[in-house]
Amino acid sequence: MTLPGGYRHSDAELAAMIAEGAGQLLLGVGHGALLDRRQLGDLGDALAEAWISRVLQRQRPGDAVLSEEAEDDLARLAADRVWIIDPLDGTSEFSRGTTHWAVHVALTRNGIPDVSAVSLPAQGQLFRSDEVAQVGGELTGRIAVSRFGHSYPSAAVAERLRLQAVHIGSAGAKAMAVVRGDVDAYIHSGGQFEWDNCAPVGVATAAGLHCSRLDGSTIVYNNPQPYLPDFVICRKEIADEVLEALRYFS
Ligand SMILES: Nc1ncnc2c1ncn2[C@@H]1O[C@H](COP(=O)(O)O)[C@@H](OP(=O)(O)O)[C@H]1O
Ligand SMILES: [Mg+2]
Repeated sequence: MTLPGGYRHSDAELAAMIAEGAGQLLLGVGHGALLDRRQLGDLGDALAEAWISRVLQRQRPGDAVLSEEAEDDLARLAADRVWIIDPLDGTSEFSRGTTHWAVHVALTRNGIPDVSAVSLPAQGQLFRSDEVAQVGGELTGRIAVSRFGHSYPSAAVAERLRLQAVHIGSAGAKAMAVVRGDVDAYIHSGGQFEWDNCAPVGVATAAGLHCSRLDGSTIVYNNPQPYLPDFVICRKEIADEVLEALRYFS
Protein backbone atom coordinates (compact mmCIF):
# COMPACT_ATOMS: atom_id res chain seq x y z
CA MET A 1 0.00 0.00 0.00
CA THR A 2 1.20 3.51 -0.74
CA LEU A 3 0.29 6.24 1.74
CA PRO A 4 -0.05 10.00 1.13
CA GLY A 5 3.36 11.40 0.24
CA GLY A 6 4.26 8.06 -1.40
CA TYR A 7 5.30 6.57 1.95
CA ARG A 8 5.20 2.84 2.57
CA HIS A 9 4.68 3.24 6.33
CA SER A 10 2.52 5.71 8.21
CA ASP A 11 4.29 8.06 10.62
CA ALA A 12 2.97 5.99 13.54
CA GLU A 13 4.22 2.72 12.04
CA LEU A 14 7.59 4.26 11.25
CA ALA A 15 8.01 5.68 14.77
CA ALA A 16 7.20 2.27 16.25
CA MET A 17 9.52 0.45 13.84
CA ILE A 18 12.38 2.81 14.67
CA ALA A 19 11.87 2.46 18.44
CA GLU A 20 11.73 -1.31 18.10
CA GLY A 21 14.60 -1.66 15.61
CA ALA A 22 16.99 0.55 17.58
CA GLY A 23 16.00 -1.44 20.66
CA GLN A 24 16.99 -4.71 18.97
CA LEU A 25 20.26 -3.17 17.88
CA LEU A 26 20.97 -2.04 21.46
CA LEU A 27 20.13 -5.47 22.84
CA GLY A 28 22.77 -6.80 20.45
CA VAL A 29 25.33 -4.27 21.66
CA GLY A 30 24.72 -5.37 25.26
CA HIS A 31 24.60 -9.08 24.45
CA GLY A 32 26.70 -11.16 26.79
CA ALA A 33 28.23 -8.09 28.48
CA LEU A 34 31.21 -8.53 26.17
CA LEU A 35 32.24 -4.88 26.39
CA ASP A 36 33.09 -2.73 29.38
CA ARG A 37 30.58 -0.18 30.68
CA ARG A 38 32.09 2.83 28.98
CA GLN A 39 32.26 1.02 25.64
CA LEU A 40 28.66 -0.20 26.00
CA GLY A 41 27.31 3.32 26.60
CA ASP A 42 29.38 5.02 23.90
CA LEU A 43 28.76 2.37 21.28
CA GLY A 44 25.07 2.06 22.15
CA ASP A 45 24.55 5.82 21.73
CA ALA A 46 26.54 5.95 18.49
CA LEU A 47 25.14 2.86 16.75
CA ALA A 48 21.52 3.60 17.61
CA GLU A 49 21.98 7.19 16.40
CA ALA A 50 23.61 6.06 13.14
CA TRP A 51 20.84 3.59 12.35
CA ILE A 52 17.99 5.94 13.24
CA SER A 53 19.40 8.89 11.30
CA ARG A 54 19.86 6.78 8.17
CA VAL A 55 16.35 5.35 8.46
CA LEU A 56 14.85 8.84 8.78
CA GLN A 57 16.98 10.17 5.89
CA ARG A 58 15.69 7.35 3.69
CA GLN A 59 12.08 7.20 4.86
CA ARG A 60 11.39 10.90 5.52
CA PRO A 61 14.04 12.90 3.62
CA GLY A 62 12.11 16.16 3.92
CA ASP A 63 11.72 16.10 7.69
CA ALA A 64 13.92 17.80 10.29
CA VAL A 65 15.48 15.87 13.16
CA LEU A 66 16.60 16.85 16.65
CA SER A 67 18.52 14.06 18.33
CA GLU A 68 20.56 13.82 21.50
CA GLU A 69 23.45 12.31 19.58
CA ALA A 70 23.47 14.49 16.44
CA GLU A 71 24.60 18.04 15.78
CA ASP A 72 21.68 20.44 16.14
CA ASP A 73 20.63 21.74 12.71
CA LEU A 74 18.63 24.88 13.48
CA ALA A 75 16.81 24.56 10.14
CA ARG A 76 14.41 22.53 12.32
CA LEU A 77 13.04 25.83 13.71
CA ALA A 78 11.38 26.59 10.36
CA ALA A 79 10.29 22.99 9.65
CA ASP A 80 6.69 21.73 9.80
CA ARG A 81 7.67 18.22 10.83
CA VAL A 82 10.43 17.65 13.37
CA TRP A 83 11.42 14.25 14.73
CA ILE A 84 12.74 14.44 18.29
CA ILE A 85 14.83 11.41 19.11
CA ASP A 86 16.71 9.95 22.03
CA PRO A 87 18.45 6.90 20.56
CA LEU A 88 19.28 5.60 24.05
CA ASP A 89 17.66 7.14 27.10
CA GLY A 90 19.21 5.90 30.30
CA THR A 91 22.68 5.34 28.86
CA SER A 92 24.20 4.76 32.28
CA GLU A 93 21.50 2.19 33.16
CA PHE A 94 22.08 0.46 29.84
CA SER A 95 25.82 0.28 30.41
CA ARG A 96 25.24 -1.11 33.91
CA GLY A 97 23.13 -3.91 32.45
CA THR A 98 19.79 -2.97 34.03
CA THR A 99 16.47 -3.13 32.12
CA HIS A 100 15.73 0.59 32.70
CA TRP A 101 16.55 2.18 29.37
CA ALA A 102 14.51 3.25 26.41
CA VAL A 103 14.43 4.47 22.81
CA HIS A 104 12.37 7.64 22.24
CA VAL A 105 10.92 8.54 18.85
CA ALA A 106 8.50 11.45 18.41
CA LEU A 107 7.29 13.38 15.41
CA THR A 108 6.34 16.91 16.47
CA ARG A 109 4.28 19.45 14.58
CA ASN A 110 4.14 23.04 15.81
CA GLY A 111 6.00 21.98 18.94
CA ILE A 112 3.51 19.30 19.99
CA PRO A 113 4.13 15.52 19.72
CA ASP A 114 1.90 14.24 16.92
CA VAL A 115 3.04 10.64 16.86
CA SER A 116 5.27 9.01 19.48
CA ALA A 117 6.80 5.64 20.29
CA VAL A 118 8.83 4.56 23.31
CA SER A 119 10.43 1.13 23.49
CA LEU A 120 11.74 -0.52 26.64
CA PRO A 121 13.67 -3.21 24.78
CA ALA A 122 15.09 -5.04 27.80
CA GLN A 123 11.54 -5.35 29.16
CA GLY A 124 10.15 -6.42 25.76
CA GLN A 125 7.73 -3.50 25.67
CA LEU A 126 6.74 -1.00 23.02
CA PHE A 127 4.36 1.90 23.62
CA ARG A 128 2.91 3.84 20.72
CA SER A 129 0.66 6.87 20.91
CA ASP A 130 -1.79 5.51 18.33
CA GLU A 131 -2.39 2.24 20.18
CA VAL A 132 -1.75 2.86 23.87
CA ALA A 133 -4.53 1.94 26.32
CA GLN A 134 -6.14 4.63 28.46
CA VAL A 135 -4.79 4.54 31.99
CA GLY A 136 -7.50 3.66 34.49
CA GLY A 137 -8.24 1.63 37.58
CA GLU A 138 -7.20 2.18 41.16
CA LEU A 139 -4.54 4.69 42.09
CA THR A 140 -1.40 2.97 43.36
CA GLY A 141 -0.07 5.47 45.92
CA ARG A 142 3.34 5.36 44.22
CA ILE A 143 5.59 7.85 42.41
CA ALA A 144 8.52 7.12 40.06
CA VAL A 145 11.83 8.70 41.03
CA SER A 146 15.31 8.38 39.55
CA ARG A 147 18.05 6.18 40.91
CA PHE A 148 19.23 9.24 42.83
CA GLY A 149 15.88 9.73 44.57
CA HIS A 150 13.53 12.70 44.78
CA SER A 151 14.08 16.25 43.63
CA TYR A 152 12.56 18.83 46.04
CA PRO A 153 9.38 19.25 43.95
CA SER A 154 8.92 15.49 43.64
CA ALA A 155 9.43 15.07 47.38
CA ALA A 156 6.89 17.82 48.10
CA VAL A 157 4.28 16.05 45.97
CA ALA A 158 5.07 12.67 47.51
CA GLU A 159 4.69 14.09 51.01
CA ARG A 160 1.44 15.89 50.27
CA LEU A 161 -0.20 12.95 48.49
CA ARG A 162 1.53 10.30 50.63
CA LEU A 163 3.12 8.60 47.64
CA GLN A 164 5.76 5.94 48.03
CA ALA A 165 8.90 6.32 45.87
CA VAL A 166 9.75 3.66 43.29
CA HIS A 167 13.30 3.98 41.88
CA ILE A 168 13.45 3.63 38.10
CA GLY A 169 16.25 4.71 35.75
CA SER A 170 15.60 6.52 32.42
CA ALA A 171 12.98 9.15 31.73
CA GLY A 172 11.18 6.87 29.28
CA ALA A 173 11.00 3.97 31.73
CA LYS A 174 9.65 6.25 34.48
CA ALA A 175 7.04 7.77 32.18
CA MET A 176 5.97 4.33 30.91
CA ALA A 177 5.54 3.18 34.52
CA VAL A 178 2.81 5.85 34.79
CA VAL A 179 1.38 4.76 31.42
CA ARG A 180 1.24 1.12 32.61
CA GLY A 181 -0.54 2.23 35.80
CA ASP A 182 2.29 0.97 38.03
CA VAL A 183 2.78 4.40 39.60
CA ASP A 184 0.61 7.52 39.73
CA ALA A 185 3.16 10.21 38.88
CA TYR A 186 6.60 11.14 37.58
CA ILE A 187 7.80 14.65 38.39
CA HIS A 188 11.09 15.93 37.06
CA SER A 189 12.91 19.18 37.75
CA GLY A 190 16.48 20.42 37.65
CA GLY A 191 17.25 19.71 34.01
CA GLN A 192 16.52 17.60 30.98
CA PHE A 193 16.50 18.07 27.25
CA GLU A 194 13.62 17.80 24.80
CA TRP A 195 14.70 14.34 23.61
CA ASP A 196 14.54 13.02 27.18
CA ASN A 197 10.81 13.64 27.55
CA CYS A 198 9.18 14.40 24.16
CA ALA A 199 8.18 10.87 23.06
CA PRO A 200 7.33 9.83 26.67
CA VAL A 201 5.04 12.88 26.98
CA GLY A 202 3.49 12.07 23.58
CA VAL A 203 2.65 8.52 24.66
CA ALA A 204 1.51 9.62 28.15
CA THR A 205 -0.80 12.29 26.69
CA ALA A 206 -2.32 9.70 24.33
CA ALA A 207 -2.87 7.41 27.34
CA GLY A 208 -5.04 10.09 28.95
CA LEU A 209 -2.51 11.26 31.55
CA HIS A 210 -1.95 14.83 32.67
CA CYS A 211 1.30 16.22 31.19
CA SER A 212 2.49 19.79 31.77
CA ARG A 213 5.33 21.93 33.01
CA LEU A 214 5.50 22.23 36.81
CA ASP A 215 3.56 25.52 36.59
CA GLY A 216 0.75 23.75 34.75
CA SER A 217 1.56 25.25 31.34
CA THR A 218 1.64 23.27 28.09
CA ILE A 219 4.91 21.56 27.20
CA VAL A 220 6.16 22.96 23.88
CA TYR A 221 8.97 21.31 21.90
CA ASN A 222 11.34 22.33 19.10
CA ASN A 223 12.63 25.41 20.90
CA PRO A 224 15.87 27.15 19.84
CA GLN A 225 17.47 25.90 23.05
CA PRO A 226 16.17 22.34 23.40
CA TYR A 227 16.39 22.45 27.18
CA LEU A 228 13.26 21.30 28.95
CA PRO A 229 14.12 21.24 32.62
CA ASP A 230 10.87 20.32 34.32
CA PHE A 231 7.57 18.56 33.77
CA VAL A 232 4.93 16.47 35.46
CA ILE A 233 3.25 13.33 34.16
CA CYS A 234 0.48 12.07 36.42
CA ARG A 235 -2.95 10.51 36.66
CA LYS A 236 -5.64 13.06 35.85
CA GLU A 237 -7.43 12.24 39.11
CA ILE A 238 -4.59 13.76 41.14
CA ALA A 239 -3.44 16.49 38.73
CA ASP A 240 -5.03 19.41 40.63
CA GLU A 241 -3.53 18.33 43.93
CA VAL A 242 -0.13 17.68 42.34
CA LEU A 243 -0.06 21.14 40.72
CA GLU A 244 -1.14 22.71 44.01
CA ALA A 245 1.79 21.02 45.78
CA LEU A 246 4.11 22.27 43.00
CA ARG A 247 3.00 25.91 43.22
CA TYR A 248 5.83 26.77 45.57
CA PHE A 249 8.38 25.65 42.95
CA SER A 250 7.06 27.35 39.81
N1 LIG B 1 19.59 17.53 35.84
C1 LIG B 1 19.65 17.00 34.63
N2 LIG B 1 20.20 17.68 33.60
C2 LIG B 1 20.27 17.16 32.35
N3 LIG B 1 19.82 15.91 32.03
C3 LIG B 1 19.26 15.18 33.02
C4 LIG B 1 19.16 15.67 34.36
N4 LIG B 1 18.56 14.72 35.12
C5 LIG B 1 18.30 13.69 34.28
N5 LIG B 1 18.74 13.95 33.03
C6 LIG B 1 18.67 13.04 31.86
O1 LIG B 1 17.42 12.39 31.86
C7 LIG B 1 17.56 11.02 31.50
C8 LIG B 1 16.99 10.15 32.61
O2 LIG B 1 17.74 10.34 33.81
P1 LIG B 1 17.34 9.59 35.16
O3 LIG B 1 17.43 8.11 34.85
O4 LIG B 1 18.34 10.05 36.18
O5 LIG B 1 15.94 10.00 35.46
C9 LIG B 1 19.06 10.79 31.24
O6 LIG B 1 19.25 10.93 29.83
P2 LIG B 1 20.29 10.06 28.93
O7 LIG B 1 20.52 8.74 29.58
O8 LIG B 1 19.59 9.96 27.61
O9 LIG B 1 21.52 10.90 28.84
C10 LIG B 1 19.71 11.93 32.00
O10 LIG B 1 20.93 12.35 31.42
MG1 LIG C 1 17.84 10.85 27.48
